[in-house]
Amino acid sequence: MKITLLVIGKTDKEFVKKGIEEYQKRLVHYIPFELKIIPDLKSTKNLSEAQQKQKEGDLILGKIEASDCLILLDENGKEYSSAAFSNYLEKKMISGIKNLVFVIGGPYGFSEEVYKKAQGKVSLSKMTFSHQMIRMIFVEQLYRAMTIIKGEPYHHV
Ligand SMILES: C[S@@+](CC[C@H](N)C(=O)[O-])C[C@H]1O[C@@H](n2cnc3c(N)ncnc32)[C@H](O)[C@@H]1O
Repeated sequence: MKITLLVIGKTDKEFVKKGIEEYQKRLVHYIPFELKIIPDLKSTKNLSEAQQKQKEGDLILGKIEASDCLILLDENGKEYSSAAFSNYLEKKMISGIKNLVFVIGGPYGFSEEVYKKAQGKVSLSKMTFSHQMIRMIFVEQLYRAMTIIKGEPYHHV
């Protein structure tokens, strides 16, 4: 199984970029992983919040293949401990899914169409993170989950 993390707009904060690179480098030792960026619309067009959300939603759905398992990162989704999340990932890995796609919404979240198409929603806490910060936090959690699956000490030290 491959994991894709789909995000809106490039990572513009240098410290976030560095953090993602660090954990992405570690993660790919365990599982194929790709960070896919959908170009940011705001810089090119003067869109209202609703229009931006709608257009970003269309772009997100345009990147999803019929066989993909689409999971949204959403503060109203299901919360997991890191151990429970590793269990969730392991189940996906043995279920025959080829591409597990996690999506981080833009600054205004997801359109209704994206919510309708998604097969699940994962929350990383009840707090709201910026669409930039959450990338780094989530890649670390993916790495943590893989070390738990492999029985390695990272989670316990
Ligand atoms: C600034 S937030 C958008 C907040 C927006 N008000 C909403 O309704 O979703 C940008 C994106 O970061 C992700 N995000 C932020 N906080 C999160 C959390 N606690 N758990 C999971 N994802 C989160 C979501 O993908 C969200 O679409």
